[in-house]
Amino acid sequence: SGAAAGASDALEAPAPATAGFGAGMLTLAVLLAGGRPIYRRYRRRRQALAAGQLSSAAGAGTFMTSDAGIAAHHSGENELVQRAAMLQTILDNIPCAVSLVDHELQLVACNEEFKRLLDFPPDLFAGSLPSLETLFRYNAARGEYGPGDPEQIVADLLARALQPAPHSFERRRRDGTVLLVQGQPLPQGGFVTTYADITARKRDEERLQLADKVFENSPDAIVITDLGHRIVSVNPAYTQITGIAAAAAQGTCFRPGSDHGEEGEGAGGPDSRTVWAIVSAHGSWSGETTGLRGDGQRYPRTLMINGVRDPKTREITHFIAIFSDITARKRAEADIQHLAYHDTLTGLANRFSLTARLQLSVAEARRNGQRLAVMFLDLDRFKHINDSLGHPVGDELLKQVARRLREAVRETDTVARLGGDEFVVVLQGIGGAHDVTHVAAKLLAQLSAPYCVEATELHTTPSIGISLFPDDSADPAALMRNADTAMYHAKAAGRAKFQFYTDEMNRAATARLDLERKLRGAVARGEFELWYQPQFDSRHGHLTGLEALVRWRHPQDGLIAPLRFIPLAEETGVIVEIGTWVLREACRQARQWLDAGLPEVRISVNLSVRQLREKCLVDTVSTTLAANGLRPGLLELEITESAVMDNPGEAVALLQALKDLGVRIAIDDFGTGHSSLSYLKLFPLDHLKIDRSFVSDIEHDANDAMIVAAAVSLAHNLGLSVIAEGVESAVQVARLRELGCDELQGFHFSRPVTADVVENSLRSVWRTA
Ligand SMILES: Nc1nc2c(ncn2[C@@H]2O[C@@H]3COP(=O)(O)O[C@H]4[C@@H](O)[C@H](n5cnc6c(=O)[nH]c(N)nc65)O[C@@H]4COP(=O)(O)O[C@H]3[C@H]2O)c(=O)[nH]1
Repeated sequence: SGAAAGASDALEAPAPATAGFGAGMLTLAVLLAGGRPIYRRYRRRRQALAAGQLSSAAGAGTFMTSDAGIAAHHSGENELVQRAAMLQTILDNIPCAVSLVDHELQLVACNEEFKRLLDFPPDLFAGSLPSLETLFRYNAARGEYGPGDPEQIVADLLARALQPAPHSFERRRRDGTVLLVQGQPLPQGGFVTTYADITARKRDEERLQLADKVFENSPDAIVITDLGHRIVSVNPAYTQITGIAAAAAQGTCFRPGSDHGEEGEGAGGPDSRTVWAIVSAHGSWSGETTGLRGDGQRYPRTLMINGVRDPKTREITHFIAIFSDITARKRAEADIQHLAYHDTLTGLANRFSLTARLQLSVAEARRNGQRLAVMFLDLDRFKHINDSLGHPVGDELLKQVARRLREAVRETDTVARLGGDEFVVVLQGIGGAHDVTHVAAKLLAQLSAPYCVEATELHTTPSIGISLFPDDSADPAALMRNADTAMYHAKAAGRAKFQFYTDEMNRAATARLDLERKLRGAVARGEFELWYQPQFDSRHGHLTGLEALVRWRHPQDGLIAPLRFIPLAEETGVIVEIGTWVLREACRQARQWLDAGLPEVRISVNLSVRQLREKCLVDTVSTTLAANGLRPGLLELEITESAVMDNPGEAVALLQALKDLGVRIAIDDFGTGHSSLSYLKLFPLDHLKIDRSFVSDIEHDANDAMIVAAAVSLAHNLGLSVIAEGVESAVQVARLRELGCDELQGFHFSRPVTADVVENSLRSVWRTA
């Protein structure tokens, strides 16, 4: 029939038609199908009766009530009334909301549940039943169909309702609840629709779906077992981690523990029986165990097992195990661990692990009544190799040294690198100093053999300091300190040596530390003074210059000579600060003397190696001269022979830059270093200062006299003038004069004196040229 063309619940946005009517609905459909004429007749009757006759129809949605009234007035239609009453009874007893719409889209029947569930107000049903359009409008206006133009929504819904088809769909309402709407066209036109609130079911479904998604997509393996620990279900991550397919896993027993070995015991973590026992007792277990992959490979994992309880009985029905493969994390941890305890370059123990191991070794030696030796090694000339050949070469050399050290001692001995070229070897279980001497000599020989790095043969030697437990100390830190001190002495004694620690070294080291502490900040505290020693022309005896010599006046220790603190200041770098102060003070003093009307006099200032390395040296000199308005020619900079010869290439450029300022340059302590004559020629020098060691014996030692003569001749050939220092006697004066020295300086003429004494002497005794 035409009506079979389908129906649509026009109250709802149409959806794909599906079957599925409830039992009550079927009854209704049968009833209506059989009652087509009655229905038709009834409809006609209802339309025929004027509103006035029917307006008293009472109650919401109860056209049946009013129809019952109509029926009472029209005998012969009892059957109709009865059927209608029966229909309403059926509708009201159906446990879901039902509506009936005719082919003109007029609501012709519904039950109370319909009005309640769809939340329609009673006044919509007052008088007569509303049309579908009225209900659409009402719903659209309150946003039941979602956003959009209500007019358009209503128009669309009506258009679809006019071509009804069986349908079933879910509609989420604006309050979040979900309705299942199912519609069926009626043979006589129109359609019947049921509505059910499926919010709770929907929520459960969604929760299940979510759980399913989590299960499927979890990066962690999830295993569900029954009470007998047999696997019921596994997720894809399980297969990914273990390499075991879900089908193969199902039905097998899940073993949470590390017992995959033949003996039933595995490394790291408890065995399965223990884990299950804990889960049984406490409902859960978590920790790290070793898992077994399908291919027999073991892997570390973190695992958590929980019992799953029945919500009603609270009895455990299943177990759920969640685990993840932590191989990568373990590897990273191991790497970090290795990094924390080892030197990255050489793979030897680092300072941190040396400290720990030494502590253990000392404790063990103490327990066993044994001796132990700590050897501190440092490579001679390493810095030079590193600087001149580059760090990659230096690194390779260190690696080879590390290898030789490792091979030279026992497996149980500790070999560590502290950084740079400093190594420490801890020898355990030694008999006495004799054994250590033997090892030290061996290390000395093996580390001194040539190295081959990038096809270049390199030579270096170690300086070794040794301290013994319990002889030198029982404290690990003190043993290290003592070995370091001994190493320092080995170096000072001429390198490529080993040296046992002695108490004397300790005293010297303590004094050194004390001095170092006092030295820091001494410039800022104004503890330095400049003294001056005059220099004279050897022939005419007039004053040629003054050498500025620094003195440290310590508040408690009194006047400290430079030889006591300059080497330390150089080592610690404080010399840069001191040197800058000396330069400024000398220039300031020169200015003051000039301002006091004294004659111009050249002032020599000593520069240390460390100062030569300062990038701003040339700048400092130039600004200091300018600040005091001094003629640059009045300043002479004394640089030791060894300082310039250490790195002659760089020295040439630096000296030239200084020379360009107009200052004079003197080579100090000439004869004590190894001057390269070719470089000497390149240096822009003015003065050569013959070291006082050659002067002191010049009367008796023919060699010294010859050296002085050679130096004088060399200097004169290079166009330099020569000054001899440390002149203490008239005989030396005569000899040096004979040998051609141009200037002389020494106690014979004057000791270094304060600025006040210089000022008086300049006025009275000393004559200048
Ligand atoms: N035995 C003997 N010694 C004599 C005689 N005439 C002078 N002297 C001493 O010899 C040293 C000469 O200074 P130097 O060779 O540059 O040697 C200096 C110099 O290398 C360093 N020094 C002193 N002042 C400074 C400074 O301001 N800066 C730097 N970098 N080093 C300085 O300390 C060293 C020692 O300085 P001083 O103790 O002042 O010792 C001075 C001086 O007092 C003599 O006839 N006989």
